[in-house]
Amino acid sequence: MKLFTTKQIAEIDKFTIENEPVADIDLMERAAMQVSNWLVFRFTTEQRMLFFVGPGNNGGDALAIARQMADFNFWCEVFLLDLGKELKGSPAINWRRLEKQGKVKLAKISKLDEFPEIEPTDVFLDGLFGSGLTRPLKGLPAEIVGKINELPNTVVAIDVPSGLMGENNTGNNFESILKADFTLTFQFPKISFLFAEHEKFTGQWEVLPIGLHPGGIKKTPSDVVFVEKEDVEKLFPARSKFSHKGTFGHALLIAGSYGKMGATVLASKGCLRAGTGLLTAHVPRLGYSIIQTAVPEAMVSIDPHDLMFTEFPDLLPFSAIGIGPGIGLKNNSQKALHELIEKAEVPMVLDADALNILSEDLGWLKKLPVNSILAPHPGEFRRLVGDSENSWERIEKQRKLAKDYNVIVLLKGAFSSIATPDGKLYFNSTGNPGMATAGSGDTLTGIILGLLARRIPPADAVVAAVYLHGLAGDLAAAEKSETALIAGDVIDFLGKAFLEVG
Ligand SMILES: NC(=O)C1=CN([C@@H]2O[C@H](COP(=O)(O)OP(=O)(O)OC[C@H]3O[C@@H](n4cnc5c(N)ncnc54)[C@H](O)[C@@H]3O)[C@@H](O)[C@H]2O)[C@@H](O)CC1
Ligand SMILES: Nc1ncnc2c1ncn2[C@@H]1O[C@H](COP(=O)(O)OP(=O)(O)O)[C@@H](O)[C@H]1O
Ligand SMILES: [K+]
Repeated sequence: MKLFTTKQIAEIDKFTIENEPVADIDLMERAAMQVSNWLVFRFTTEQRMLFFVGPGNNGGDALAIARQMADFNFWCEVFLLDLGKELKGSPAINWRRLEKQGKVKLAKISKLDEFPEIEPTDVFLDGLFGSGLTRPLKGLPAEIVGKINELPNTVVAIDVPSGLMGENNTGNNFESILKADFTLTFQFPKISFLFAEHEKFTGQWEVLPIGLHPGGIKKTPSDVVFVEKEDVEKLFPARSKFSHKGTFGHALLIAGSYGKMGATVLASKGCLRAGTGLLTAHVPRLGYSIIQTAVPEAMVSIDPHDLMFTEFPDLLPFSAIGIGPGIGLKNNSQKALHELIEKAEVPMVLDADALNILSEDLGWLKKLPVNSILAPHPGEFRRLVGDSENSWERIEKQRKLAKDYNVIVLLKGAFSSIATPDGKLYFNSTGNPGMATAGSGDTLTGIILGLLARRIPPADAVVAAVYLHGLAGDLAAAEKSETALIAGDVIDFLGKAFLEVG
């Protein structure tokens, strides 16, 4: 699914109104009905619905929802923020419709003292501001938001929690952003919902389709993609009946050192389960029997050193190279990594210690084969490019790193992001907090390597690998719980994940 800025979404709204065509008030009614349907199933008529309504279309949505909920026999009360301006357009029409309906108590709030008396079971609906917000809240709206945030009631935000910007929140006042338990957002997730520091504002968010015009969505350009099943299933070529293991490439994995051979085992299994034809795992001498025993499907290339990576085999047979998990930072290994980068001509995926080594001198990134992949977690990313003030700034640094060095940068976490040299940005939609567990990243490196070795184009390989890794984690968590999930489970469920994406 393409992701858009709030400004672009407003343009798609407009396109829909003109080309469907549908009247603005009817589109609002449609959006409101989606929310009402959600609310009806979530709450009971024992609970009062209190609507906090702002001056724009977000407030207009809230007014329409209040009317619809009253028709569903919910007790609704509306508190319109009195900012000294009359309602206009569709919000004004919805106000009049409420007056005419006569079921909903209507009040205006012009100062904080007029905040209503509440019961703990009351549900608050936030229709103060949505995607039209242009500056941080202050004055009465900020006070109302502050008051709502102090109260224990369940809060449902309509489209966007009031005060949160849809993309960049640098310089925003975090004290005056509404903290919702649920955010029901229209048609597209807003980009700022994908950042960890905003979870306390959005709560659990859900996308409600409101039937925006497919033509408008298609013609609006966007470099940002929220990766879902339909984006991934088209990336896998069918396995021809007459294929043989050579068809699916030969991966070289360089991983592990004394005390960290588990990284090699996990990455090897991930790689093989991703469908590579052949895998050679290059390990220090001490790792030989470990790999042969734990992963009999892999061939082993043995380093002359007992404990660490110091040399690599002839690169000719390999269609992709993965390096980093558990290799350590010893001088010999650093030297060997540099030599490998000089010689390699097939796409590489670099993770963990390989990234920590390259952080010392980013000049090496220039020498990587084109479209190689860096797969840092936020700590490794910081070592590469320094601190970031917030997720937005980090994403900008990620995109710049990808462009400047002609590499694909995968920043791991919840909603892992992938930046490509041509300026595209992908956010992954799968995965769960159970995957914050040792070795989960090693497994992913193996999966990426496996897809690269199959000669799937590198950007596609990363997008698909991250999606499948997260999906396997979700399937594993459904059976084993997030708490008990370990990296090996992700490998065990990878087959089911492949079955889901076809
Ligand atoms: N036809 C449409 O365009 C649709 C719009 N929808 C709703 O419309 C919302 C966007 O509506 P609007 O563009 O009217 O914007 P909002 O309702 O988010 O708020 C905009 C209003 O607030 C003012 N404002 C902005 N920042 C402020 C600040 N910091 N302090 C005080 N006032 C501020 C603006 O001048 C404007 O009057 C969406 O979030 C969604 O809820 C939905 O009904 C779907 C269809
Ligand atoms: N809260 C989360 N939600 C979804 N995925 C997560 C979450 N936390 C971690 N992950 C995933 O788990 C993996 C962890 O990788 P990494 O930090 O390199 O782990 P390790 O070094 O232990 O192998 C990444 O793919 C990341 O996206
Ligand atoms: K809102």
